[in-house]
Amino acid sequence: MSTSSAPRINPSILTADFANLERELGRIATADFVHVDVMDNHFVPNLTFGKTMVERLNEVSPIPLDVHLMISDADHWAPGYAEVGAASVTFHAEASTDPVTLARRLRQRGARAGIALKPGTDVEPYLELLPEFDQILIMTVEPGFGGQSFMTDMMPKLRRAADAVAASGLDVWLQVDGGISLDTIGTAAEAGANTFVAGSAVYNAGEPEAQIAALRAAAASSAHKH
Ligand SMILES: O=C(CO)[C@@H](O)[C@H](O)COP(=O)(O)O
Ligand SMILES: [Fe+2]
Repeated sequence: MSTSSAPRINPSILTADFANLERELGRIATADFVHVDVMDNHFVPNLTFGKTMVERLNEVSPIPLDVHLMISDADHWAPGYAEVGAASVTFHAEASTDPVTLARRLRQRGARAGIALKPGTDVEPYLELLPEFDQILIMTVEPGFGGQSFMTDMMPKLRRAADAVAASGLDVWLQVDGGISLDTIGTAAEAGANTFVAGSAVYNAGEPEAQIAALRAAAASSAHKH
């Protein structure tokens, strides 16, 4: 398998110790990106970090930031996260009135542009927009909280997106987020995901870096079956 197609593991700091985030980032230094869940208590019923926090996390993180915005009015707020240095900014389709213009504004600011879909949102309307995006995030839980159960019924949607990406020849990453563990990562990899967010599976493990390596190996062995 080539390096470019190696599965990416992005631990979510939602399950980390919020009082010791710099230390918690140091525990996942072998991961590909750190996944930062921004929640506004409006788009989802939970509140986490804002832009100032993301800027500071970026300064101390050994790996790049993969920001997942679970906020309303993404058109207004998302570009600011690219401006403070997030390597990747993913906004929710349900929170944007003009996803293409927003994705272009993110890219202009030097970030990878991602679009996220809640479990109830159809992927079909977004497949013709693939050239505008660097990543599609198929949520495998309802956004808002860590530690929920993986929704296997999202796999047909993931497969549909994977087929469209393959047909396009574009290098659009397919990310899954929610309930990813050693028990579920193979199912998602087989359905075509190549970028995996794991919060509780990594941070509740005794040795996060060993868990990252095990998740990466499990995804790689199942990806061959796709
Ligand atoms: O975006 C979210 C939740 O809305 C996630 O990024 C969670 O943080 C994933 O946590 P686990 O399901 O892996 O515990
Ligand atoms: Fe997330």
